[in-house]
Amino acid sequence: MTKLSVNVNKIATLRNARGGNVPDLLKVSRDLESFGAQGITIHPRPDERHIRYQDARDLKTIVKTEFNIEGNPIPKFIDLVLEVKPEQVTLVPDSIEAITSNAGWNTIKYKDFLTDVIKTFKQAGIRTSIFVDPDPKMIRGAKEVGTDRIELYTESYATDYELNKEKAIRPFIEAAKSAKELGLGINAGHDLSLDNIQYFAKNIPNLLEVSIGHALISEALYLGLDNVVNMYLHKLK
Ligand SMILES: CC(=O)[C@@H](O)[C@H](O)COP(=O)(O)O
Ligand SMILES: NCC(=O)COP(=O)(O)O
Repeated sequence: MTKLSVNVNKIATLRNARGGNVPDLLKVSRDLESFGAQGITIHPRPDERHIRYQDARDLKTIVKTEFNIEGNPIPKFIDLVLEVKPEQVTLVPDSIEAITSNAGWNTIKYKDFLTDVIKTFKQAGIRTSIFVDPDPKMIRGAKEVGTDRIELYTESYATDYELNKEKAIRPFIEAAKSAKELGLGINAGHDLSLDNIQYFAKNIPNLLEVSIGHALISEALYLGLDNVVNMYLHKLK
């Protein structure tokens, strides 16, 4: 079964809007796990506009499932991850001004850089994943840099799903086949939702984990966090 890791960035966004501790990120994360979430994901950005670096340290003390930290491996991110030692680190090539993640790695251009960073994390006992587009060339490049897993960047799937789901999933099926042949584990994320998750998981049989934040928290406004987590778990069965 594919694991559901809930991305709690949006809880931190809401908390930061008033400067206090409402909603309480640690309580929400604990509750998400008690509702059935199998992981907690955060993506601290350099401007700390939602998750703060201190949140990563605090979450490490309470997350009982799998803790996944995503981000661009700038020096202060690398230091944070090595200090916190989550179960998994996901490397994402975001630029500072980007509103959200908007591209996968060019694993060929950044081969030497990624190889070094991945080696550092693996030596510290942290599983590595890198965010990539569903492009076989980039996936072969991912194998070369030594990562344990890839995270397929699913924005194009989510957008195209509305128009033609068979066409939307096609590159991801090919990408998953390449990754499997190369022995890479497969995660996926970005803009996955209650509408599009089941079709994705059914067509990518070796999908190990999805990380979902924006849609899940938005859906929870209407349905409640407990219901929403369990609806995802049902669709991922
Ligand atoms: C890596 C990825 O796909 C992102 O979805 C990310 O983790 C979300 O980040 P924001 O919450 O900052 O948009
Ligand atoms: N890795 C993707 C993630 O953590 C959440 O992305 P989104 O659901 O907020 O788009």
